[in-house]
Amino acid sequence: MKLPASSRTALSVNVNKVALLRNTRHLGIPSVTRAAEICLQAGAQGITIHPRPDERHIRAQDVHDLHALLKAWPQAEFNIEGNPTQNLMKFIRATRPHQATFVPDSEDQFTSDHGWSFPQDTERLKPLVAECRALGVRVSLFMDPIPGQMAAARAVGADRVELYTEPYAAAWGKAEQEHQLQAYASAAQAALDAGLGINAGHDLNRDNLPAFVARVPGLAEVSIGHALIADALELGYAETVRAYQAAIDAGMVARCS
Ligand SMILES: CC(=O)[C@@H](O)[C@H](O)COP(=O)(O)O
Ligand SMILES: NCC(=O)COP(=O)(O)O
Repeated sequence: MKLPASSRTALSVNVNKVALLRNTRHLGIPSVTRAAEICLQAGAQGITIHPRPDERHIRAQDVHDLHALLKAWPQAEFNIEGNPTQNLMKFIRATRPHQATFVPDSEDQFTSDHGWSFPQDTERLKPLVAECRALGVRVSLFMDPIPGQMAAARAVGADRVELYTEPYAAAWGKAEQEHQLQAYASAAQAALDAGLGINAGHDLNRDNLPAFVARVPGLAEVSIGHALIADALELGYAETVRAYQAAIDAGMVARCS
């Protein structure tokens, strides 16, 4: 059963790992913009990137090339992730994406593995959130699924939170899965009650996606990269995007049943 786009959790494809492979030679392939274009043509609702300060994968030029590409896709969203106290804000000011996702990563972090903490992070985030919103850029804060943190996330001015989903992904298929789903559902409800929208991401894949979409209320967007690009090495970008959209739809149907 295919659901109307308006009611469906949006899929934003993170193309970090296409850039990672590209960077291993000086040949410009695989193309990051071509990957994004095929994913959009296949029905993805957005593109996400995380231009880390060391440019291990997404480079500054990729940010501008994807910004240019997305001008031809007015229905699609551009989501740029990063630490606003490091290099993120220059990209936000230059491209004014639909969404900025603030992630509290250190410069040498292996990958993202935790969210913001309040009240410790309140004062330094407030002006940065305000600047993004003044530029017309929605702000999403990368957060652990802690209900008690959601009101404070709203208080710094965020529009949404992105729930860090690695703990759920690690528990999927195990006895701990149900406990994790309950934790994420509670955190999402607390965020909704605080007036926040709900995004989610990290280690989501087409196997663990349906149960998460079915159980987490108000899920507006999932941003998925590592597993999706790994699947695309086998299936191709277009078939993979369709498979992930089908996984989202399966979760939405389960939620409604
Ligand atoms: C914020 C998050 O969970 C991921 O989007 C993150 O950007 C992954 O970064 P790497 O692709 O560098 O592991
Ligand atoms: N915000 C999560 C994201 O963009 C991709 O995370 P992952 O699927 O690469 O773990």
